[in-house]
Amino acid sequence: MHHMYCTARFGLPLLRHIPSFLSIRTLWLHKRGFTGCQTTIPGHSCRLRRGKSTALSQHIQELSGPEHRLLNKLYEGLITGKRASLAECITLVETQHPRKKELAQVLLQRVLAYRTEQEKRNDGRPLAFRVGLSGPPGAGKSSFIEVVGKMLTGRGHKVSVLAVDPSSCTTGGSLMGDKTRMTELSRDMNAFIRPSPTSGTLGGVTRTTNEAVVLCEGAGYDIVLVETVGVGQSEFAVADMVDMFVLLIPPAGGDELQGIKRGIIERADLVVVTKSDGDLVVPARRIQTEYTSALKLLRRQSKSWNPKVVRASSHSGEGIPDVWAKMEAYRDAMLASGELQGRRRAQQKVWMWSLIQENVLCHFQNHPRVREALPHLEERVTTGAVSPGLAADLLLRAFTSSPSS
Ligand SMILES: Nc1nc2c(ncn2[C@@H]2O[C@H](COP(=O)(O)OP(=O)(O)OP(=O)(O)O)[C@@H](O)[C@H]2O)c(=O)[nH]1
Repeated sequence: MHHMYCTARFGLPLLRHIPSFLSIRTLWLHKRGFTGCQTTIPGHSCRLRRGKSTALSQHIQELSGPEHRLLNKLYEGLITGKRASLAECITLVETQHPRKKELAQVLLQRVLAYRTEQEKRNDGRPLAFRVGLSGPPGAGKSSFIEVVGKMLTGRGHKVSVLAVDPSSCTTGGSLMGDKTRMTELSRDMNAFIRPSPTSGTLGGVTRTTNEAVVLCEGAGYDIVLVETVGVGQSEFAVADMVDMFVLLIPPAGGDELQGIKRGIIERADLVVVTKSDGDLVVPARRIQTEYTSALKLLRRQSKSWNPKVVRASSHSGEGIPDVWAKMEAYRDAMLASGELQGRRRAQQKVWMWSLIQENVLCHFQNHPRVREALPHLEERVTTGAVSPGLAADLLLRAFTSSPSS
């Protein structure tokens, strides 16, 4: 309903404000031999086909020879599993440079097409298992990922680790990026570790992480771990981009657990109580019992899986194989019921809409007429002279009115 309202309300002006997306889409279709104006944006296709094709075709920019060669080189390197190519591809999707952003989208479309083809050969089953891992600072995330990652590469898997660091958006990466993490895993040829992008909004960082997941899968990594720290909204963003969400909890006293949000516990498919060794076994058991009863009270997220609470120690290795066994059991149950595939489909849509929202809001705030009217209207709203609803309507009208009217 909300979406219908937005599309109806913004109509074609919305499309006018996202030319880069359309240009890439059109460019891509063009490159693949589709020359007519074909767009898949719901609700707009008919109108575009009839009236807007000329305007859209103006956005088509051919790839230059060097650009073409660069993309071919990156693509070939990526799908043949070269780590350096994967790193370069991720750098391309992280770029802020407008033209490179366009190239990144062309590359991504190609990787997506490749992956879809491979999935078809795999009876429609996803090629990789995406796992999100979150926990408060110091919960033992990197130690855990190092141990689990090594175990998995030892069993013949290819593991990639991506990070979403919420602090990178404000302080330049102080929460996760400063120390050397996962030293052994980073030397493993079957592992690929990528730190969080170091700047941008959380929306921007999540977007590039989502795209990096696609690239890792294209490069043949069958397990993709996305790590984040339990601060701010990044946990929810990560939960929205993975097949399974795992919460890591340290066996600490009640006070230290206050930072863990109830909302995120509800999203957990598995809770791992970390550092369950030596003197910490007793508090770890207590926390396990507490979380087990807490989870029972929460609404079930899935028909085929009940969230579980396990204990593990990265230092002694105890419980680690069991954690992975639980993850596999989850994946198998969710695949068998089709819920995993359904979740991925829903995530694609959520992702698209959050990008649209972020983009539209940005264009709205930067629109000359909105900028002109905003200070005055904001002031009048705060003094009570104009209702917020009227102010919003006036600003939206300024945004959607054509420049000449
Ligand atoms: N006893 C014990 N200590 C652990 C274990 N795992 C991690 N630690 C310790 O807990 C501290 C934090 O571990 P990290 O793995 O760096 O935790 P993290 O969650 O990645 O930390 P941040 O990246 O700072 O959020 C370190 O001092 C580790 O040595 C474990 O299994 N047992």
